[in-house]
Amino acid sequence: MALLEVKNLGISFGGLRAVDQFHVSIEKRQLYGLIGPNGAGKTTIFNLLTGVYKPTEGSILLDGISLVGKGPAQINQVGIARTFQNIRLFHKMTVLDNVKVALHNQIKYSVMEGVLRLPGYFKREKEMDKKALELLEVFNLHEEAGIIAANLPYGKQRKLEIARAMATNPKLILLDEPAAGMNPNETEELMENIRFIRDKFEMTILLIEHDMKLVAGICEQITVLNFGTELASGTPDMVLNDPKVITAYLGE
Ligand SMILES: Nc1ncnc2c1ncn2[C@@H]1O[C@H](COP(=O)(O)OP(=O)(O)OP(=O)(O)O)[C@@H](O)[C@H]1O
Repeated sequence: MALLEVKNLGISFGGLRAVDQFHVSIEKRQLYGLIGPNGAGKTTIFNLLTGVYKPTEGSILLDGISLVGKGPAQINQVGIARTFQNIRLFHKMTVLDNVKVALHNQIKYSVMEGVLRLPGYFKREKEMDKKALELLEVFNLHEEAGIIAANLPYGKQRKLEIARAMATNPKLILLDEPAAGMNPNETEELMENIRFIRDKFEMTILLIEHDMKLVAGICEQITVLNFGTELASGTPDMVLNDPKVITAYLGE
């Protein structure tokens, strides 16, 4: 069984059919790309998968669990984490604390332990520091752990957002244009990071991306969306050479 199984997904906003009869099946450890022209419905699909929007119809199963009707926090608990097109960090907090906030959802201690600062509290805080630093190291951000997030260069803020999403211990991670605004070197490094988290954490990744080099370079499967429906689906080679896809992108 696929990790994510989406069938016949649809949503309308007033008269606009933003997503229609969308299907996708993503296997565990797969790196999957969702591409398409502006306004094709890509972010709307992320919003449907994460419970921001409720679909008008269709089903979403993660590891056999139905997500339709669940809210974003519940869906995060079931195992989906995401990043956003516009970076959403806690800008005034340190890099380390941004990751620790997400880890807090995983590690529990009682109110009394926290308020009274009992030994269990310090032990778990230390464990969290260690885990957060390990995650930051994956993205080569560990040396900036004490810096205020807003002071990081843009490319690093994007990476921090991924590290924070990873800290919620998801089964599936959704990346919305992770390379947006990055220079070619940063994009290259990001590709390595994405491959690394897939391999090291056996992560399943669905990403929206406009950078074709990144998509073709790391995705094993791609779905192209146009006007809310699937235009093509398959390996990068198949899809990017498909005349329908070329026409949709070049508008011929
Ligand atoms: N909350 C909403 N209310 C009304 N219309 C919406 C809403 N969210 C999205 N849409 C519309 O749905 C369509 C798909 O938008 P979406 O943001 O999903 O596209 P996209 O493929 O992510 O585009 P981009 O590449 O520009 O980010 C657009 O026409 C958009 O205006």
